[in-house]
Amino acid sequence: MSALVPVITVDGPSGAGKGTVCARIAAELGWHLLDSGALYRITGLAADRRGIKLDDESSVAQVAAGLDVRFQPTPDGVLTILEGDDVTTTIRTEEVGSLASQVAALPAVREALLQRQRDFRSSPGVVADGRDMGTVVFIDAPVKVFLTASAEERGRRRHKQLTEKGISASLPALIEDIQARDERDSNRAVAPLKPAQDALLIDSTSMTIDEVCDQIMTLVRTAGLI
Ligand SMILES: Nc1ncnc2c1ncn2[C@@H]1O[C@H](COP(=O)(O)OP(=O)(O)OP(=O)(O)O)[C@@H](O)[C@H]1O
Ligand SMILES: Nc1ccn([C@@H]2O[C@H](COP(=O)(O)O)[C@@H](O)[C@H]2O)c(=O)n1
Repeated sequence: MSALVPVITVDGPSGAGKGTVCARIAAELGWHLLDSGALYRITGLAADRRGIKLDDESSVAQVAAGLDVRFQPTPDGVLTILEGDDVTTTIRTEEVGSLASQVAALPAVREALLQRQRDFRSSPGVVADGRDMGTVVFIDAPVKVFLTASAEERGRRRHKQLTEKGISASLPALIEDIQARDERDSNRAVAPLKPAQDALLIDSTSMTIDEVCDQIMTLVRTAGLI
């Protein structure tokens, strides 16, 4: 039955704008939102807090399978509660992003998180943000997008985002970090970052957020989902 529920998948590298665009489209459609990266971030953080080595695949997979996490909606946004602790801000740091990308390369961890992600597919629809939404998790999604941008532009966006939060960061270091994450995400053996064959490629380097959302909404209308 859940296979009949429509899904819009948006995959792509870090900083391409997936999270921003998916949140806007989900709000506009009144659909559910799956931030799959958050699950990998939470797994990396939980394993690290327990002192588990990130190359200990079966132990990290056990953490992923048993995650005690809640997403608590509030008027100011959704809080992420891990084992009773509010980790909303912590999981967004570059450090946790790096932990996430390490645990995401472990096949048993991906397997442990697969059903949890598919469970987000419920009526009236879901907008799914990640790296393998269109290639693995929701292979039958009627609308698939691969959103990208140059590493330099993504670095600049991340730099602006951090500066606005009062966090100082070096732009060259951020770009280097993004390139390292791209490399790891694209070259891992399981569910590497790549466009699904039936995905529309959008390069947002010179596009505004509104332009990207408009293009995806046109696709959604053309597919007859609304
Ligand atoms: N087209 C755009 N033009 C300018 N800034 C953008 C654009 N798209 C996104 N941004 C900004 O870039 C930053 C990163 O965007 P976002 O977090 O949505 O990327 P992401 O692809 O979800 O990254 P990650 O996978 O690391 O979570 C945000 O500050 C966002 O406002
Ligand atoms: N479907 C996904 C989503 C994320 N990852 C990995 O998690 C890291 C963090 O993701 P963000 O989108 O929150 O930045 C990312 O670098 C990937 O390594 C994944 O593998 N699959």
